[in-house]
Amino acid sequence: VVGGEVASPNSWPWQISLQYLSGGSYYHTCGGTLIRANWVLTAAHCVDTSRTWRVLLGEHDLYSNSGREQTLGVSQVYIHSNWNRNSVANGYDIALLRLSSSASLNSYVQLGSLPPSGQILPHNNLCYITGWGRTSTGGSLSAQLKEAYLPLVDYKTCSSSGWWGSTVKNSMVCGGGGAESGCNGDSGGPLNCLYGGKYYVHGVTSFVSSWGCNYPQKPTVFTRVSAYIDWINSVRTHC
Ligand SMILES: C[C@H](NC(=O)[C@H](CCCC[NH3+])NC(=O)C(F)(F)F)C(=O)Nc1ccc(C(F)(F)F)cc1
Repeated sequence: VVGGEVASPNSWPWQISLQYLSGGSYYHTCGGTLIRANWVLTAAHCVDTSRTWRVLLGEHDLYSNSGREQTLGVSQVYIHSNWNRNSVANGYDIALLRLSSSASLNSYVQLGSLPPSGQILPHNNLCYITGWGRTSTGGSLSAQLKEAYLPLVDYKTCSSSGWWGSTVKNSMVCGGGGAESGCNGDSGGPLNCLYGGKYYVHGVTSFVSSWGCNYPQKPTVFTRVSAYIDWINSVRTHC
């Protein structure tokens, strides 16, 4: 997250850290959202390589132990069948992880709320991106969970020339476009949008500009969760 501030610990209790095993140690690679006690929503591009994964819940500082953390394994990865790793612009950057055991829900570990199917929020809707991603283009990951206010940019604006043009599809949602943005390592995490006095996970962090994370008029682009409610329910029910 570029800009914004360090979040109050566990104030986004559905945020998870997705980590992979390399040389005997685990490393943060992406964010995600706990949507059921044993299901995590993340981005397809985070898990389209075969690795050993684990999920950390109740996390705030990646490098210190508060005792609130829960570490769970991943028993199965479900990537949307239309995901094409060579074309993030196609969309379908969404995946579900079945956890090897269920999280125990408490004030530090809660489920994120999914929006109603098909919901489109208005331009400038209040949304926050959260994550441990780089704090500047080419910079290092944040040790503590960060949040940044990214007002929603409607499809009409986001897909206009000078902005993302046809790279952005209606199955995506845009946020920010100014000095604050997501950045590498925030992938897969939630875009938390306020609606009716409650936060909903409206987006899954997908991509930023190759020219820089907070490049002007290139808002952070998210998979629009409300476009995939049927897919989410079908995986959870039948897989
Ligand atoms: C460096 C930058 N990385 C990203 O945007 C990666 C996702 C990369 C997916 C493809 N392997 N996502 C992030 O860093 C995230 F944290 F913002 F989500 C990038 O590659 N951006 C990018 C690539 C292609 C296209 C386009 F669709 F236009 F081809 C747009 C942006």
